[in-house]
Amino acid sequence: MDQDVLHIAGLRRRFGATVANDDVSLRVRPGEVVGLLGHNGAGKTTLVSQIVGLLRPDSGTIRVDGTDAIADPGAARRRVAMQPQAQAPIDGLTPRIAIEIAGRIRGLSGRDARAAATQLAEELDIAQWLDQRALPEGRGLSGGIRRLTAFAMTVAAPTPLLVLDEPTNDIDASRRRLLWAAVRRRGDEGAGVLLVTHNVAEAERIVDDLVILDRGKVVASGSPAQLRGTGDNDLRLELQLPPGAADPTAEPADLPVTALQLVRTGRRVLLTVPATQAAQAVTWATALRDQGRLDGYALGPTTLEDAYLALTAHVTNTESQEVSDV
Ligand SMILES: Nc1ncnc2c1ncn2[C@@H]1O[C@H](COP(=O)(O)OP(=O)(O)OP(=O)(O)O)[C@@H](O)[C@H]1O
Repeated sequence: MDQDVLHIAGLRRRFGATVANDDVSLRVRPGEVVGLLGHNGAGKTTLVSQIVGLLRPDSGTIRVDGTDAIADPGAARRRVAMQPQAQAPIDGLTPRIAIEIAGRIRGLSGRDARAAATQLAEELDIAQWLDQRALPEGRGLSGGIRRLTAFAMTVAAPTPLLVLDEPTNDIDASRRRLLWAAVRRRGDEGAGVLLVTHNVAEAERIVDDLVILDRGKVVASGSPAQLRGTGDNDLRLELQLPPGAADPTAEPADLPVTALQLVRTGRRVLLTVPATQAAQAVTWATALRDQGRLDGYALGPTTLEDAYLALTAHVTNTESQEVSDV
């Protein structure tokens, strides 16, 4: 525990009748990137707000780099830099000035802060906007460039712990890739990183461990490989249904393959099937497609997204989603 850069144990926080964090425990070691996943309302922002002292827990402990973040939030805040989910208020500033100010606040010399702004602009490919002013109502700089600027402000000076709340929101695919690499690099350089994201598929490639929150509770944690669980023995069959089509998996007992797990999300059905049944799965899905009952299908290795959807599958949003273990 003493080596943990973040150690949370038994954390509870309620808002009236809502238990936003329910006995949450997690740890981040130096050099580790830990992803925090969960649907809207799962309790992620409540958790990170307590780490940086914006909210007080009802009970439990939070230690940041060895300091008690509840008893001494000021000392903890010096050891953690956080990128909040809300856009940083940089209207009137250029990204260069905003990054330099953030670096100076965190103790960099003027020279080091200037060097950090230049280096981060290169790393995140935002050099062409570095001296463009952000204007009110989102003018001047796009949401993606503002978000990358906020990330650069967060990492401008090194801290033992980084907390990033949805850092890839609004960012285009090619710069997202740069951002993920930049996050991983901070871990490789020794920082502990707690990364809140909805982007399961992309986060999987850079995190060491994941913690999945659901309705305030940790429902699973471990490495992506541990959470995928099934190793090389199983495959994922994804069926894409045409609009309004009947679900060909509605009667799991009648399927020509063994569905170890079945998740329906919108017009997608994700089945986990034994690798030994690959040929049957392809034959079945090809026949369904040829009958016009599927738009298409894909058979491949199981992914973390499948495990995540299965663990949190009670949630209903715009897309209906349900899961069955068959
Ligand atoms: N200040 C507050 N007052 C009342 N309820 C709150 C407050 N903040 C959060 N909640 C409730 O606590 C629960 C957890 O919210 P939280 O914002 O932590 O979730 P989240 O996982 O960060 O969601 P999102 O992905 O949408 O940001 C939700 O039910 C939310 O409505």
